[in-house]
Amino acid sequence: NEDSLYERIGGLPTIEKLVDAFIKNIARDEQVLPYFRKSDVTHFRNGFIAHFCTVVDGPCEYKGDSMVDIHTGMDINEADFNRTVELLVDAMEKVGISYRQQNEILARLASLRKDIIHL
Ligand code: HEM
Repeated sequence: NEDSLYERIGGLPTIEKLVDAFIKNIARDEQVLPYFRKSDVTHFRNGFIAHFCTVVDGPCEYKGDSMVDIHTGMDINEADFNRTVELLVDAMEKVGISYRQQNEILARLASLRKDIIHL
């Protein structure tokens, strides 16, 4: 699909750069970083890339666990969720995703919020 959000943002190369910038942002953020203390960065990177790819209607298959299963037990609050989204927006900005496309992506991620916070 040539007109998919995936194609419009530049496909997998853009998503890989985006996730790398996102991971760097998390690594520098004292509010969100503690959640990732025990995480395998490579595993997170691969999973987040595949998942994000499906969110933007790309030709990827996310084989990881559901958003609910992954985030259950973390007890993520609104503030930490919002901060994480800010770190993702900053990464989108850094890789040149347009403001309009950012908004499309954020609308899609907003529907996942209930599967991630207060679990
Ligand atoms: C829209 C928001 C979010 C999305 C789309 C999302 C997506 C994902 C995905 C796809 C993975 C799994 C990667 C994999 O193992 O295959 C993951 C893991 C993880 N997420 Fe989220 N996440 C979101 C928000 C958050 C927030 C707000 C936090 C904490 C503040 C968080 C903390 C984590 C942690 C710690 C892991 C790694 C778990 C582990 O070590 O196995 N996530 N997330």
